[in-house]
Amino acid sequence: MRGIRAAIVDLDGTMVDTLGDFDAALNATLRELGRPAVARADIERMVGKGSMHLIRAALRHGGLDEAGAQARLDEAWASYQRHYAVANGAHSAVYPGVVEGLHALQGRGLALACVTNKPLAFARDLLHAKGLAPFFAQVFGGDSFARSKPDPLPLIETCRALAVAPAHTLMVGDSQNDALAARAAGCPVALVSYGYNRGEPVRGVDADAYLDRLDELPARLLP
Ligand SMILES: O=C(O)COP(=O)(O)O
Ligand SMILES: [Mg+2]
Repeated sequence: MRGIRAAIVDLDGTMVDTLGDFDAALNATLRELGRPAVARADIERMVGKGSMHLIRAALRHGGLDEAGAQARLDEAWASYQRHYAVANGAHSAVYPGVVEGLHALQGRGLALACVTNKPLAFARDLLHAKGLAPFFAQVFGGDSFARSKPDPLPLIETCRALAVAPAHTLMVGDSQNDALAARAAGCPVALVSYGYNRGEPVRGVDADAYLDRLDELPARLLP
């Protein structure tokens, strides 16, 4: 990968293993609504397209049809917001190699942004709680723009905010959502192998590089 001057880094499944937070908040919500719990392996397949998608998928998984899930959605969303604010960062951990990788990218002079489908307020709180906030010049969430990943809009707007063209801005993510958004925005893309990607192997997704740790990245970037 040549001429990279900035990187956009995904949050859930790329920098922080947040499955424990999702598990705690989602199942507390379902309990409150009197709906069946969802196993962690199933949550892993549902994460990646934002909180609203996760809640709807969990209600459907518990046996509600589309209309039934829709009818409980406002109540579920309010409950989930409350529970997630408590769970956020409490059951999650930064993946090995992330801090080292971000340090190295920063040392090479790359501008860094975090773009996640997580609501912005939760993303900011999590980055602060895990000591990752100082790395990022910009942070955008699933509610920052009119559309979220896999739509290219968040990446295009982030490149604009960083004042670096998409062709020189590397997207680093863990899922097909990140790769599709990057391809459509014209950003090169590297995917980590340890994240969520709907429970499927990430090497089946079209990307420019696959990484087992974020600190492998600097060596893969050519001047
Ligand atoms: O909240 C989600 O759905 C996942 O967010 P991500 O974009 O950081 O992977
Ligand atoms: Mg992710």
